[in-house]
Amino acid sequence: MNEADQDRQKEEQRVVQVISEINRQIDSLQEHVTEVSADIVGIRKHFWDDVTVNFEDASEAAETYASIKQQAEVLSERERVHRHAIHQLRTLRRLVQSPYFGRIDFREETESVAEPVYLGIASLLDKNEEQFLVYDWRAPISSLYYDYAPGPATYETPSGTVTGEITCKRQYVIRDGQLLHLFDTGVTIGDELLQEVLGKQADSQMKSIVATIQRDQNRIIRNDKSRLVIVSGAAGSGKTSAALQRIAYLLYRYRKTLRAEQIVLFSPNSLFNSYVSTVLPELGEENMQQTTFQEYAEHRLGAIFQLEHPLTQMEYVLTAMEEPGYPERIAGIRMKTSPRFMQVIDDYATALKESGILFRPLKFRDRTLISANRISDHFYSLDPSISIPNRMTLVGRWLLGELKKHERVERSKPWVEDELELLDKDAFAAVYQELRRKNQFREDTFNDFDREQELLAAKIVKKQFQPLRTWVRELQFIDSTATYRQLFTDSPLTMSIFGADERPSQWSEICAQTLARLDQNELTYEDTPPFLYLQEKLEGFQTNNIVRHVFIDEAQDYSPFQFALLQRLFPRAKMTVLGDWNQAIYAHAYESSSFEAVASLYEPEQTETFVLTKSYRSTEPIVTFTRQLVKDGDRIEPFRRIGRKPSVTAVQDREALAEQIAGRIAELKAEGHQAIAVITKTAQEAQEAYENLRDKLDIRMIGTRAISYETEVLIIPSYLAKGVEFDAVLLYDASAERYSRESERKLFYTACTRAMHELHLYSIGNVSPFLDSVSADSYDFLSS
Ligand SMILES: Nc1ncnc2c1ncn2[C@@H]1O[C@H](COP(=O)(O)OP(=O)(O)OP(=O)(O)O)[C@@H](O)[C@H]1O
Repeated sequence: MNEADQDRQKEEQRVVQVISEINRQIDSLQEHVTEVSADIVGIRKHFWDDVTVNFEDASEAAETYASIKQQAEVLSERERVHRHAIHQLRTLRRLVQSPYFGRIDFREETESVAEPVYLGIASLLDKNEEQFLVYDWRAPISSLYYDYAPGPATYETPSGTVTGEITCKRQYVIRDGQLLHLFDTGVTIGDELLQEVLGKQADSQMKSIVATIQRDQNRIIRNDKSRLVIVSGAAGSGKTSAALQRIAYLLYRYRKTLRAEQIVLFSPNSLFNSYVSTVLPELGEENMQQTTFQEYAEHRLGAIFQLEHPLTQMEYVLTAMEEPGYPERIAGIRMKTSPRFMQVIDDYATALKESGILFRPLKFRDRTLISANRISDHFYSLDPSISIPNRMTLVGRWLLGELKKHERVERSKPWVEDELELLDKDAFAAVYQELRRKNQFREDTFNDFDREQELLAAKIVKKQFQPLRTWVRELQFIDSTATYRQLFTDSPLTMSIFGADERPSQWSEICAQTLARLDQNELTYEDTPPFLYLQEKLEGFQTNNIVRHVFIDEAQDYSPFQFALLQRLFPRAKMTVLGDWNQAIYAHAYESSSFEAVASLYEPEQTETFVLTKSYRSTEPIVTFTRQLVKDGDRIEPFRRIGRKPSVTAVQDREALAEQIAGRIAELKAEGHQAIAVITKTAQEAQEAYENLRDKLDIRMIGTRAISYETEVLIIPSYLAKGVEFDAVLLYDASAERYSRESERKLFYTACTRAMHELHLYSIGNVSPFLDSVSADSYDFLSS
């Protein structure tokens, strides 16, 4: 047997040994779980047996309370042990399938021999709990595996830097307890393994990448110094993957203090939420909170406005070119998402310190108790050096005081008497009891009656005033809508803020459109962040101090307002912002190509920026094709994975298109591809494609309300496919008619970069001019 065979045999034996140890631990833990479960059932069943219940006097009652508390503590401790054991059991069951995926032999500077370090998704100790059979991939020593080739290497521990040498670096593929492959590797974590992983079929759920994390990604994952981590990376470069493994890393690194619910991931849409939701559980961690900006906005403003969904705005932008008012709305979107407009709102808020905030009157039974003017006068009589929100709190207190006065006056109003007459006996009896308790009865019956009436009147008025007090406490007296609205009326105040020459040329039409929507209680997607921002400036920023990490994926589509709002909402959190400017599909929004807006919210020394240039998702021919579609695309490096060249097929009409697509899909399925997406530009086109293809294929349409999808043949609008991937992508109609404006280029690019193994473009008539920049040898041109 040669050395390599001997080596493999040893490794195979080790796999068997480790698995047998895991099985032993599973059995023993299982036994423990059974015992603890029995304890818990027993305690619950006999809870009251061991408790002496006696409330005869205070000391007996205290004893009873203490004994109940003790019993409850025993129960909760057992329950905690049970939960922990179940968690461990789950981890062991995952490990038994594939106990480890990597190994490094590391010799510390001060030692003479190298120690093997095996890496897996969780740590495993030997029988005597002395030696690590497997190290968690997130342990400090494990970073060596991701960062170094064999040779000198160092890693950081909480107590300092450890220096030494890696003498061997190896990767394993162990499935169902069987060692399938092992490779010795160099710097990057084995191309072989990566080839294998990336060569697989797409799934409707994202997978963890811990076995093949690349060095650049590892830096992002393990960064724990910066307040703000910015990741700018090409399509398919592993931004989302890095974000999710980073969350798993943080949960491990700060396991004593950080819980999953203290981490929030902002994602582009619900479909994406479901796509990434399995990664952390696969790694044995609980999922972070997932949300979208829209959900947050709904939570804040949903009761006041009908909020436009971002995808509705997107569909409008892409389809309504012929509608009246379209160019003005686009100009409005551009303006309202720009840093300049944020400056306008900041200046407006400064001016509002002196004058201009609009208030709502405090009304009761259709009568104005305190007019909006009086509230305004009171507000503006307060010291202007006090911030607006603090002055609002003072106004609130003043209003509550005023309300009290009105309440007293109100008690003698005729309506109260009417209400008194309607009261039932029980109410009288209750008040009688209360007066007795308070010892307010004297011998004189006549006065007793008066007092009873007074008390009842007070109660009636108090009850009726309760909603007013809530109204005041909720700061509803501030009319944020009217104050925002005022920005779009040519009031002298807003004229002075909004330098006339700086307004877009379509200003008056933008104003008219904005006012019309606001008057219908509708808030467009472009108005939502500035409105929220202004509202917060008036009422004070709402903060969440529990969340410690905020992740924003697809951050290129966030406006400066959104970043500012999120930063203020989570003042104690670190931010990780990930995006790709080539995929800025809200292309009509203010265009930027850097994360300046978010970076400006933090000090430069608190910020670290990472750039990922290698694209892992698609085969080399696909990346070679797609990168030519965008500016600076030559910076995107393909990962060497072979595959078929993309194809472009020009057809005469819709019938021919359906024929071609159906034929291709049948072929792709026969080749074993499962996740196949026909990507359309818009939801409208998706509907049209569905009508065209449904008779020829078993196909499902994914609409804007979809929350999950299966690996099947789908029709999906480009903007919904953002962040997800498919084995094969067929671009439904890549014609010049569909894609020719510069603003559509990024959408086109985003759609094409969803493909892992196969990319096929179809066009009714002339193909999009975007292909002019792509060299003819990067794709096969077919015409039917
Ligand atoms: N180190 C890695 N090992 C294995 N697979 C990887 C690695 N990095 C990325 N991938 C794979 O590449 C694909 C793209 O990754 P991901 O979706 O995280 O990229 P992204 O940068 O967020 O892409 P996009 O911006 O296009 O949505 C996924 O299938 C992911 O599993």
